[in-house]
Amino acid sequence: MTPAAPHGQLDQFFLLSHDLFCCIDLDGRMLQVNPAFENLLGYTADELLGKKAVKVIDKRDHALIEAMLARLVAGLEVATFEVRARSVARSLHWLEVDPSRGDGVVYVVARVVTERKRVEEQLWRTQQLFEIVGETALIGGWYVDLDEGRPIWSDEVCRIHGVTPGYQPSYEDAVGFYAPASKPRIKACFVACCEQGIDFDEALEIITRDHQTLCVRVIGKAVRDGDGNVIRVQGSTQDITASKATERQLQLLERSVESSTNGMLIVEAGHADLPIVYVNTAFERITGYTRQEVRGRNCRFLQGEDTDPRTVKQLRQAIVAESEVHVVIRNYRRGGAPFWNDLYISPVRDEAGQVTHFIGVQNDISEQREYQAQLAYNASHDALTGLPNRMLLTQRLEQGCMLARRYQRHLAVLFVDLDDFKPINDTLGHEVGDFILVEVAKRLEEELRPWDTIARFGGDEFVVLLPDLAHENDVIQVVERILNRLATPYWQRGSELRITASIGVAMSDGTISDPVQLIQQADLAMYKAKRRGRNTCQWYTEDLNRKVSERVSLRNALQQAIEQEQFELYFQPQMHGLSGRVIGVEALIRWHHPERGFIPPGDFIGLAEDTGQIIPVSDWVLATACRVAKQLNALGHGPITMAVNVSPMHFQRPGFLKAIEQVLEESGLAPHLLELELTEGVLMDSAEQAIQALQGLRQLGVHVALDDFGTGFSSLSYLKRLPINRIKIDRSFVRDVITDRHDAAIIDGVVAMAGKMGLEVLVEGVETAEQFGYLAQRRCDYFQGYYFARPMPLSDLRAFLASPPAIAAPEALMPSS
Ligand SMILES: Nc1nc2c(ncn2[C@@H]2O[C@@H]3COP(=O)(O)O[C@H]4[C@@H](O)[C@H](n5cnc6c(=O)[nH]c(N)nc65)O[C@@H]4COP(=O)(O)O[C@H]3[C@H]2O)c(=O)[nH]1
Repeated sequence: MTPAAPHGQLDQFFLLSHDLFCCIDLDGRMLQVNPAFENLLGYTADELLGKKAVKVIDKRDHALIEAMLARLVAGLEVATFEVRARSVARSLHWLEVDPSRGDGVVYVVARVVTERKRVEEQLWRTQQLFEIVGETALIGGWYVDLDEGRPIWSDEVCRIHGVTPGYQPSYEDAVGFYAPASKPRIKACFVACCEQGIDFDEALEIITRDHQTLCVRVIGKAVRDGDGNVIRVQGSTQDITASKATERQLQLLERSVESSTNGMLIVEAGHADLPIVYVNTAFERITGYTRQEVRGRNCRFLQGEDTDPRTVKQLRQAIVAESEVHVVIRNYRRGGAPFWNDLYISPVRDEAGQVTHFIGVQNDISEQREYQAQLAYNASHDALTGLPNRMLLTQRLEQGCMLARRYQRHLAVLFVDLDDFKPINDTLGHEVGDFILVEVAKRLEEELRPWDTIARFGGDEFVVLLPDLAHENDVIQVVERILNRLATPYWQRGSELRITASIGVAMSDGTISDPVQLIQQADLAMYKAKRRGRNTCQWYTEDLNRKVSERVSLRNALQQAIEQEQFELYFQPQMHGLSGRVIGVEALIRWHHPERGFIPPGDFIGLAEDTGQIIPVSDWVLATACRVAKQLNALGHGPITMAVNVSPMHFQRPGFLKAIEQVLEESGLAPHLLELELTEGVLMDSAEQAIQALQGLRQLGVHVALDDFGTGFSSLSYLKRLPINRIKIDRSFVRDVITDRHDAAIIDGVVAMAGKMGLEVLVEGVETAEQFGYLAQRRCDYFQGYYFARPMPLSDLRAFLASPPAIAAPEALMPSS
């Protein structure tokens, strides 16, 4: 060190001071430095003197030095300032510089403040960090020294309360920020902390200076002195408004999920086994498993033997594809009971789009399914017998045909119709009728194979499908079995009932284009079986088909006949035996077909009944017959009754009585001159209704004759109740009356009975004088038949009435025995 001219004590100070001294010229060159300067910066004075002072100053602070010099040169004051100096070893020292202007020089006193700077910087950094934490976590710190009793708030606490940083409230001010509901709580907590040292951690509400309600978490801790006395309460206040809202929302979500009627489950996607991490209460209720039991397990424990593997596969595929899926799957409850689970599964993705979970929403739709199944069952089954109905039959028939075709087998269709079911139903009641139908269904089921189909086709009609027959003949045994089984007695409430069936059979190898035709064919065959005497079966043949097509063309022709009035009425006289007088005529319809010629009524009346065409035909017959009767009665041959055949359909039609009344009115015929001929069958079919209608006719004054008597099975007690005027004994009893004593006995019986009941008897079909003589002797009064006259057109009838042929007296005709 090269000291300048010594100045006594001042020099000593210069030499010994810990502060750095330096004298620089106005250009900034160092002129003098003290030993402290040299020591700190590691330079010798020689190395420094004459050099610019900035040599020892960090580059960042060169400007400060320049500015200082400029100000001093300009004669201005320079306040103390800090610069960074660099030692020869490049270490950094903070210097507090206090420059002053001398004569042509600048004196610089510098104090090393590196340590202070470090502490300051650290404090600053700590403060910064504290600020960052406060601002980002919205947490502020506070304390209350108990001897002072005044809270000290950090800036963040101020910000939370909506006051400017630096605000220092009194205890009352601080408590005053709390919402009314929270105030008692914070006071109690604070007092407990002060007095008993009980720490607290509370979520409370404050109202900020700008009137916002915030939710804050206030944590307070007691600080004790060496004696254990609480001297301070300190803690933090955190604005948790947002997180509280989120928490509330989460709670709401959780409560919603928990109170949902749908079962919910969440599985973790990260694990290969997709373990369940959450299930809600509804899941527990539906499945019967508790959440503890299912947590960590894969959902497959809900599956069972009836679970459709295709549905499981569909679920797996959706999970692999991380896509949504909706299935209805057969699941099992804890106790093993199955249920239908309507299940939606959706992937849950995180912010990065990664699937972290799958959420399942499920619903037990078993009841709905059962209801649907019941509906489907009801739609395809007969309610009374539980058998498939027509709709299901058609489907099975189509399937059967397809299988027969594919495997070259035979399919048989049996049309089973119960014989005389209707009278049983009508006379014994529907309860008995229903019992028989149910019993028949049961017996059919017992006689057939499980894969055969038995359907209820209509009232008392059943259709049986026998698919998969190797030979056509196999069906014969089945039909015989069915006929026998159905014919065995039925016992209902101790009474024996008997019923038989007629069966029509149609066969196919499945190649038929419209399978339903098989039912029609079997139906036709069944009708033939009925005609052949019932309790039998009949096979459908092409010949039968031909007859059916004839019927179809006949029906069309009949329609034309109605429209073109191709009908004519013939009249057959009815005679009084003793006097030989014509007492009436029977109107009999004739059809003159333009191409086919004469078609007898027996060939078309039945068909017209079946098709409903009988109604217009009957109307025409009635109107024509009444008109003719009116004319005949005007001829002066005495009263002549007009007998008209009434078809069952016509008779049973609502408005029948009205129609008769009207036709009488239009023709002007006296009602007692009209005689309606009804067969036993008509009256038996719906007895009570028939009796009512007959009473109506009687009130009108119209006569009624019971036609074809003896061919049906009228019970005498029933006959007694019928308001009729005459019985017509069927011609079948007349044919052999002379030779067959049974027929004679029947006629005797009928005549006697009719006499007792006050009924007239007319014998039909008298063809010979012998028959007439015999019957006349048996007290039959009235006759009709070829012996007297054949049915004839109106013109011939007029001539007949004008000069009726003489009839020999009955005694003279008697065979000489
Ligand atoms: N073998 C034989 N037959 C005799 C004798 N006397 C009369 N006949 C025939 O016996 C049938 C009597 O009519 P029915 O029993 O009411 O039987 C009638 C009746 O049930 C029905 N019918 C005829 N005309 C009508 C009608 O206008 N309306 C309705 N609903 N049915 C009718 O057609 C059936 C047949 O009529 P038809 O062929 O005209 O046959 C008539 C008649 O020609 C005889 O001595 N010997």
